Amino acid sequence: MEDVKILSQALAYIREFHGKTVVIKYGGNAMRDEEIKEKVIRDIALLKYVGMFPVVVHGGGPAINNMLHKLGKTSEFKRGNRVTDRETIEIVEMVLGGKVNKEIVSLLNKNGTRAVGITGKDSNMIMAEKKYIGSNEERIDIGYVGQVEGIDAEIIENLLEAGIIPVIAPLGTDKKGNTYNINADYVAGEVAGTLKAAKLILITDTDGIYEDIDDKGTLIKELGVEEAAKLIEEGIICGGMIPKVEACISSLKNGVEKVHILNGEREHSILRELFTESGIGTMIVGNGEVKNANKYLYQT
Ligand SMILES: Nc1ncnc2c1ncn2[C@@H]1O[C@H](COP(=O)(O)OP(=O)(O)O)[C@@H](O)[C@H]1O
Ligand SMILES: CC(=O)N[C@@H](CCC(=O)OP(=O)(O)O)C(=O)O
Repeated sequence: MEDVKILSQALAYIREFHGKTVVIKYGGNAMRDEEIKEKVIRDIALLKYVGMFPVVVHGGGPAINNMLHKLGKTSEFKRGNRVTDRETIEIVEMVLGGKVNKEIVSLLNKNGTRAVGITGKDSNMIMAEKKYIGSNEERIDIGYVGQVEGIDAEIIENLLEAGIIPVIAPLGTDKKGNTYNINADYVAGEVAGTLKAAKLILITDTDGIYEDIDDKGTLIKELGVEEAAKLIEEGIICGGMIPKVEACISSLKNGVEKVHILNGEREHSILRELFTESGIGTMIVGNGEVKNANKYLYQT
């Protein structure tokens, strides 16, 4: 009986989301285990089977680190962005646009969907400009790191119309043809905002936003954009979570309905979030829409 209850719950959500676009940012931290990767991809394929339009934007920070390590190089991060010199941008492009992108494409295709891998450079999809950290007077140069200037969504829309899942590597270009490394969270946020996606889902290796990252006791279930920005200012949200939350905020401002931060290591986290009443992870919504801001201790 329990199974039937869950199924009937799911059917109501499937109807609600039928024909809707959902952007899934698949982060490198939740890609390190092959079994987990297979499961995450299978769930994304299932979204396609039930009539949604998934768009995948992937990261691959750990895979870049591995390749840098093999080549005897290291890199540091500033405010969640990899400082990217000339040699590093070549490695980033090779790893993200090649290995990581094609692995995801193969897995999706193996699971019965048709996926096509592209980078933001293809068809000038992601136009970028050089990003600096800090204010004008004290700005820090972090090399070939870009910030999104604009997204031309035509290629994505063409692929979606053809029944194909676009798999996007977070690289951008400018009018001169330079290549920029862009944190995948920002790319996902911009793509979701441009497509006016019903949902943006960020898959990572943590259950959502914790009140205290060192203690990992209490997870924030739901919060609004202003509160989220305040948590960054207060340092409660730090490191790799900063680009995620900034991307969530900008996508909501651009018309995305809801964003979710989920742990890819939890079994069927995407399906549980989309198709069950309980939901998991942290949801960020536009101001005035917070309904259930209860914090909770994560239940396994
Ligand atoms: N308040 C917070 N709650 C949860 N995670 C946080 C928080 N502040 C910082 N983090 C860090 O953000 C990390 C996720 O970002 P990141 O490592 O860039 O992942 P990904 O590769 O999935 O993009 C978490 O593993 C955690 O260490
Ligand atoms: C500028 C910048 O930091 N770019 C990222 C791009 C990959 C990424 O975002 O990967 P995750 O989602 O796995 O963190 C990087 O070089 O690591």
